[in-house]
Amino acid sequence: MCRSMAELSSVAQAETMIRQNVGDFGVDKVLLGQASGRILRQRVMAERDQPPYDRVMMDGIAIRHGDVRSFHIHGTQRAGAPVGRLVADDSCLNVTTGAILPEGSDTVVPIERLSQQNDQFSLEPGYTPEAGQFVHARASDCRTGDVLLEPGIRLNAPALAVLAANGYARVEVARSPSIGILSTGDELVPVEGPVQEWEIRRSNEQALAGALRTRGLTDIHIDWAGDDLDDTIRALEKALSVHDVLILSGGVSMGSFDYVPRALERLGVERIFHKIAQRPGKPMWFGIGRQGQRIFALPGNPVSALTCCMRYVVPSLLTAMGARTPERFTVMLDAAIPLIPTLARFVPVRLRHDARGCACVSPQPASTSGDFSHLATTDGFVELPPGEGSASAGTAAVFHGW
Ligand SMILES: Nc1nc2c(c(=O)[nH]1)N[C@H]1C(S)=C(S)[C@@H](COP(=O)(O)OP(=O)(O)OC[C@H]3O[C@@H](n4cnc5c(N)ncnc54)[C@H](O)[C@@H]3O)O[C@H]1N2
Ligand code: MOO
Ligand SMILES: [Mg+2]
Repeated sequence: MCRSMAELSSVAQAETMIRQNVGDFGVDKVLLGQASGRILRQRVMAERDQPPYDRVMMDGIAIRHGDVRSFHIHGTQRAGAPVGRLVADDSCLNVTTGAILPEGSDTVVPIERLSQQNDQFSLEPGYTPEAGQFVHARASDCRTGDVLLEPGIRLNAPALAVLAANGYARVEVARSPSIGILSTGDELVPVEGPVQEWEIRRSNEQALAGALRTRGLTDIHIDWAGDDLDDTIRALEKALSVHDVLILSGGVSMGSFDYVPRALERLGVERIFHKIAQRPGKPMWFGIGRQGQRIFALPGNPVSALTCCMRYVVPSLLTAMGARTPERFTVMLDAAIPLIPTLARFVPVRLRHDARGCACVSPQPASTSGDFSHLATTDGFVELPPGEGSASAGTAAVFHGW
């Protein structure tokens, strides 16, 4: 049954219908050492003032700022030692970087600015310290209870430092959904092993799994089914029983062996939409399983599969994990791209910076949506709405990275 263009979902409609069905995969509590790259799911507050004390910033001496230029040294205030105190305005303590500023002092003089005779330190001629210099004042970075991290960020190195400094030995992060990637097609053979002239190696699943893993989605299981309805039903039934998300590739278009929609229907999966007014990726199918599983049935053509994965699957999974909506980058085209009156276009591009350092892109259109061999030399794709004529050079377009 050929559906009119009017019946196809637009890119925006497809995105909305997915978002309305995306749910939440829940929260795990993991050790700090396992949190890197995960999506934070709790607010992180300051356990104490930072710095927690007036922190000495240079190795040298601590003094009371005034007119005195020579100081009697009467001890050392080391980092990690309880606070000491100056005994007089013409006395000083040796201090190390990171130490608590001794009581009675307010200024630190670096060792490079001093000369020493026995137990006397003198300021070098012509040097006058500023009051309060080289002291990192207590609570000047943040105060106890301040919110330091908001849920939704991906835990990068600075965030891990903040967590550690504030005593978060365990962190609430988004649970990573269990994902089944399933490709269909008699022509598909494993990456390793013999390949006949009429066969091709399974590449989509590796590309799809790679796109997910680089974004912290690692609980992935790959499977395959031949062009047989019962095989497809069996493989899908098994996957539905164990995974939160299914990402299928192939078997969703017009072919008499394109069994995926029928098999999903037989398994009681609710179809949310089938076909989007876009190129590549028009035959994409999306539905929800009986237990709320999300099923993204992507077209088999490799450029289509990967483009649909980046445009719809990755953003929706990250949203379901509570990730702050990933930024959409707008870039400038450095060459015209023909538009399609009834379809949105996703065109592979290479990112570069123009003379002003602004991000711009050189279109690298794939000859067909099966031509993935050149995709590896691109950085992602731009999204262009349906339209007449071309999007000229200088047009701003949304960029999606691989
Ligand atoms: N009569 C029509 N034919 C087709 C239409 C149409 O509207 N009318 N749509 C075309 C478009 S657009 C696309 S996209 C493809 C998608 O078809 P399927 O989703 O059914 O994909 P398959 O037919 O199973 O495979 C398409 C193509 O991709 C290769 N493939 C599949 N899986 C993998 C994999 N895991 N790794 C590498 N390559 C894979 C497969 O060998 C085929 O060459 O339908 C058009 N046809
Ligand atoms: O929709 Mo297909 O992905 O253009 O070949
Ligand atoms: Mg097909």
